[in-house]
Amino acid sequence: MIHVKKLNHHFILGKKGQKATLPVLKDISFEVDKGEIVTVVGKSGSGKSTLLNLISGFIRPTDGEIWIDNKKVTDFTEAEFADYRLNHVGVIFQNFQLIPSMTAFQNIELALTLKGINKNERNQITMEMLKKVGIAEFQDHYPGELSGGQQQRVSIARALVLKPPIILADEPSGSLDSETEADLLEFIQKLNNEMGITFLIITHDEEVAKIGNRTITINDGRLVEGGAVR
Ligand SMILES: Nc1ncnc2c1ncn2[C@@H]1O[C@H](COP(=O)(O)OP(=O)(O)OP(=O)(O)O)[C@@H](O)[C@H]1O
Repeated sequence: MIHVKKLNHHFILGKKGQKATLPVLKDISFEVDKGEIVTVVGKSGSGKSTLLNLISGFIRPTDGEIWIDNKKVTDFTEAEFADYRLNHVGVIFQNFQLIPSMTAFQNIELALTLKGINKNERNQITMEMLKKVGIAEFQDHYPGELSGGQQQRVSIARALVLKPPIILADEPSGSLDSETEADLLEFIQKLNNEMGITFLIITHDEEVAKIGNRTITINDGRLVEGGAVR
């Protein structure tokens, strides 16, 4: 389902005339099968978020290929990326990336609107998601009026609202208390069991890592463990 082949990425730092290259990912190859929950661990700065940003198409790799369902994501046009992000992957960001001028309800509803779903159905699905992540009472709050944990729940609901076949998540439980985290993990397992949704989850948290079928370890930009498919 996800196939990463010999992925390399470096960032260019500094201004013109005094540029430096920062190699971040080095020769990363791995596969994730349909229906797997794979967790990605590694020290801070090892390149985990960069890997997720590459798979979700927010940045393009310096070198290497990413394939999803036999489609070469690394060759996508911007229009193909837009379709890919709406219909194929849901992304949960470390820093939430909510739209500040939209309420919690509107942030979650947006993907449904883009998909052309009618108002009644949008209301029903959005309310269901708000309840599922336990923030229905905050539906009219703007992101700036929500705590970190509440914003995280909005971002989780937004990623899940179209029930995409793949969810990419960067520290999805980072701002949650242990009770909400347990609910989230149960919900992820339910989506995985009942709908076969595939998850690639970056985490520092042992409880989250436990729900994975497999853990990939990245150390200083290199995949050091867990790359092989079971
Ligand atoms: N847009 C960017 N421009 C330049 N350097 C970047 C950029 N994004 C990330 N980096 C650098 O790439 C390296 C890897 O960062 P990344 O965020 O992928 O690590 P991480 O493993 O996700 O860390 P953490 O666990 O702290 O979130 C770091 O040295 C970081 O400073």
